[in-house]
Amino acid sequence: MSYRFLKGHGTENDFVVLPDPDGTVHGGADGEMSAERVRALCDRRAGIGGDGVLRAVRRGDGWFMDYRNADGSVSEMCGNGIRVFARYLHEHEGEPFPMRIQTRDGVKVLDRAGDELTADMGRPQVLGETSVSVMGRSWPAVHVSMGNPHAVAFVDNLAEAGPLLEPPEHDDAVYPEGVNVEFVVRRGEHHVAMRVHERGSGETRSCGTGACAVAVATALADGAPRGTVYRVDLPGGTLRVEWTEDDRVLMTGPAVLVAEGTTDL
Ligand SMILES: N[C@H](CCC[C@H](N)C(=O)O)C(=O)O
Repeated sequence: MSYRFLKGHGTENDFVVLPDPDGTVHGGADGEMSAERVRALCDRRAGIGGDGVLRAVRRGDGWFMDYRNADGSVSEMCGNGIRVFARYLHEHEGEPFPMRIQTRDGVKVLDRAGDELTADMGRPQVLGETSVSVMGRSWPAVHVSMGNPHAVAFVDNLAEAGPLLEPPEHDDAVYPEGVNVEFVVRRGEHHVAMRVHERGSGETRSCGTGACAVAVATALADGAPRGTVYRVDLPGGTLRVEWTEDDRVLMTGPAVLVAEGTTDL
């Protein structure tokens, strides 16, 4: 059976958008998308290709964002994804801004910011110190949750992280469900650059929740006052992140829809 999809990205973190308002197109017997279908859709050779899938399901008088990583695993939240999801809802479902979107990590509010979008990502949780390792080299890391788990490691040079073809080693006791690992270098005042190995997707060109975790960890390290806006450069583009005085994280960046079509995958 053919069904409609769209393709979009936020700073080159790319996603397959699946309109499924009644939850009937992609929900199996349990109403859930199969991991096998997600993997097929995200396959960059035999499928459409993507770092994840954003399934749009109506829930009550709003929309639920069912996010899956490219390996089919579920994540609580996706920062670049929710901007792309909001762009889809605005342009194809007539949803006005500001809009409220339901996610596994609660309701998020998205609004326009010029040509870009700002997502209120809610309260960060700073959960202590841990460490990560790559090819026998270890770094201290800050454990930050943005609804999903992150380990933020400050390095002198992003190349130190190596090819990032495998997940960095981490403490399974701290991250029983796996972890997104960010490597960060400073570029100037309130300006950092990062790479990320994403749980369930591998190294991606960008990670929105990762950029938020990085900005929180950097603001703490800097002793920066709340309300400071950090510029976060990623391989796929730039995001701006503010940890506000009322302890919320606002992330601003682009969201682009590049194609739509039908598939039998
Ligand atoms: N791989 C992440 C989810 C996607 C995060 C990233 N794409 C973002 O923009 O936040 C996880 O398993 O928690």
